[in-house]
Amino acid sequence: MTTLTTGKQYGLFINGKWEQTAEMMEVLNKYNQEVTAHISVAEKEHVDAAVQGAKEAVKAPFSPYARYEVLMKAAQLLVERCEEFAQVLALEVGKPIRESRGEIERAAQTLVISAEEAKRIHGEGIPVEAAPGSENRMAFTVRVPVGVIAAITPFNVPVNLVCHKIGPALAAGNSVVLKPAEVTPICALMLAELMEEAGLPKGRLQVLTGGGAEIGEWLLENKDVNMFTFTGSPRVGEYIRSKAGLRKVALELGNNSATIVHNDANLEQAASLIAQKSFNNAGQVCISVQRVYVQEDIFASFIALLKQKTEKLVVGDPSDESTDIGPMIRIGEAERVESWVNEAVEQGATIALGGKRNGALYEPTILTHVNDDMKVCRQEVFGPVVSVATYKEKDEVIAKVNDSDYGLQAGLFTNDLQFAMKASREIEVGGLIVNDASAYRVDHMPYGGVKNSGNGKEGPKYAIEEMTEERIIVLNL
Ligand SMILES: NC(=O)C1=CN([C@@H]2O[C@H](COP(=O)(O)OP(=O)(O)OC[C@H]3O[C@@H](n4cnc5c(N)ncnc54)[C@H](O)[C@@H]3O)[C@@H](O)[C@H]2O)C=CC1
Ligand SMILES: O=C(O)[C@H](O)CS(=O)(=O)O
Repeated sequence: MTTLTTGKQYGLFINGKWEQTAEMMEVLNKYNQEVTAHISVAEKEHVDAAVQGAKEAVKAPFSPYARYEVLMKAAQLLVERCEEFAQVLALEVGKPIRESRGEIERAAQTLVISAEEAKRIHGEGIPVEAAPGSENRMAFTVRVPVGVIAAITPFNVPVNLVCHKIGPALAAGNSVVLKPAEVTPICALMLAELMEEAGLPKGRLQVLTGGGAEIGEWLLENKDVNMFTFTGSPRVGEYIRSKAGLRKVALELGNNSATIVHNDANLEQAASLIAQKSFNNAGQVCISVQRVYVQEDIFASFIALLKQKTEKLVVGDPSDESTDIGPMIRIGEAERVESWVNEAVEQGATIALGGKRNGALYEPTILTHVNDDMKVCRQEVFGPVVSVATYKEKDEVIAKVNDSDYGLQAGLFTNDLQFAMKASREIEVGGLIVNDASAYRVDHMPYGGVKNSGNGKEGPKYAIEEMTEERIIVLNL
């Protein structure tokens, strides 16, 4: 098994072989900005070879039980190598080491759930004999793999979000051509090694690294790709949908997640969970709490608690056990966040806490006196900034939450069952989390958004539905 050591050069993983290219791309340590490894840059010929190999591989028998065994073995290997993977995540993402270990543990679970689902894929009996003239017929459906799936993944959760694509795709009997984010590709390459060791048949998983736009274009041009599953920015997601034609496309895109704190809520619990879930992975989580709406009579006490809890978060070196918040993915991203906060302040917002940048590190920041049209509220911050505003009435706050181009998940703290049920019906999201913040996810639940947050659901059972076709078999007896 490869470990990330400074200077290591990684190849592409095509048809079970590692292939280094002439052109290489640097991967940075996100905390000190030093070059830590190099990855190969795929050309069109590599993309076509990977797709061709994936197409051939999908024709070879690979029974549901064999898929189950490979995925279970891969999960076991991942658990055994948790520390090794976590150290790489801390380096290539800048994710604090304790959080990195959490991601690996969740990724292993995603593989286990996918393995289990491999044994449960089923169709249903269809009573065609109920139609006049079909009395002598019987029918049932089966779910068949779509074939070759191109999986394109983002930088922020580069092990678990890759497992959310390759786990269900392989469980359903497909082949996958994976294109991980160019800034965090090492863990995906390590996963390919691990899959190989777990016994995955050659060609079932191909990994291409290099420029997203180029590889994306070549994958889109290749008609042997049957489906695209993409997690990333709305801009790229929309582009893929516009170019994919009639092929299947599943999109997990951005969000500017809202969480409501009603005046009957447990404020201590709400402040603790919001402090934690606004700043995990430096806010680079697409269900990260970005907009908090607090009922006006509890605003002062809520802000005091939120500040108190957020002040305790340690910003610094992600490999340090005590660190809660590491660097953002690029210095330029931290500069963007800084400029959005400064602009909000010019427009009347107050910095209740934080607001300072040191290179790629941006302090956890709480803004008050915001309005819904500031960038920090209207757009996706994808950084460690939370904006807190007030409301009076339930209908008013539901309208504020819904006044967004996005709709992935939202949170609601309340002990009022009527309000919880009203919000469940009226808030336009893929998931409403009651008595927790928006950023709650376990890996077997359906996960995916509405509006500009995308379409299709992840969670292995639901992703398998996306990654298979329903075929009806009719028997004329
Ligand atoms: N809904 C969800 O589950 C999640 C959504 N996201 C969203 O992802 C974004 C941040 O991630 P990034 O990696 O910066 O997103 P991104 O959209 O820049 O990149 C995502 C992937 O797309 C590739 N790519 C770039 N241009 C492409 C093109 N023209 N064709 C095909 N592929 C292309 C990149 O190389 C990368 O692998 C945020 O908007 C965030 O909300 C992130 C994580 C989870
Ligand atoms: O959307 C994301 O950024 C992740 O899916 C959230 S999680 O899976 O890491 O909880």
